[in-house]
Amino acid sequence: KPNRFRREIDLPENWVVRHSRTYNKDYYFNTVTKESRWEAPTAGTEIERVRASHLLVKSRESRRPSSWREENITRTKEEALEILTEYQQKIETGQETLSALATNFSDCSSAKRGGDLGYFERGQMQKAFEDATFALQVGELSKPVWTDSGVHLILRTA
Ligand SMILES: O=C(N[C@H](Cc1nc2ccccc2[nH]1)C(=O)O)c1cc2ccccc2s1
Repeated sequence: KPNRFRREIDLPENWVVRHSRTYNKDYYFNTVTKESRWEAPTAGTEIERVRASHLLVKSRESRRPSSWREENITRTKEEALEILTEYQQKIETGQETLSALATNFSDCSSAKRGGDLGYFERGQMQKAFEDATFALQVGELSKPVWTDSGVHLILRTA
C-alpha cells in the first residue's frame, strides 16, 4: 500500500528517507556513510566511489615480481597465500591492524601510506580488486583476493 504522505522515489543503495520532527519534513540518510541531506539523492546520478586499504603479497607469477621490500620476488603463489592467511588471522583476531601489517609487509608501494589507496571509482582498479571492494561494507575486511599483482587483503574504509 503506497504511503500517500511520502513521495515514493527510488534511492541509491544505502539511502533511506527519515522524518525530521524539528523541521517537520523528510530528509535523506545514508546508513553506511552516515551522511544526511535535505535533498533526495537520485539513483544513477551518484558517482559511486569507495576508499580502501590493502595488504598485497606478491609471488613469482605476479605482473611485476618486485617491490620496495624485495628486488626479486621468488615465492610461489601457494607460499604467498600462506603468508597472507597468517596476516588475515592476526587482523581478524585483533592482534594486528591491516595498516600496521601493510606498512611493514605489503608488496605494494601503498605500504608507505599504511596500505591506503585513497578513493576510487569503478574502472580504475583491476576488476577482481574492484568487485571485491565494492562488495564490502565500510569497515569490513575481505577474504584473500587474487589479481595479476598477487594476493590481497582489502579493508574498505569509506
Ligand atoms: O598498483 C599499485 N601498486 C602495485 C601493486 C598493486 N597492484 C594492485 C592491484 C589492485 C589494487 C592495488 C594494487 N597495488 C605495485 O606497487 O607494484 C598501486 C600503488 C598505489 C599507491 C597509492 C595509491 C594507489 C596505488 S595503486
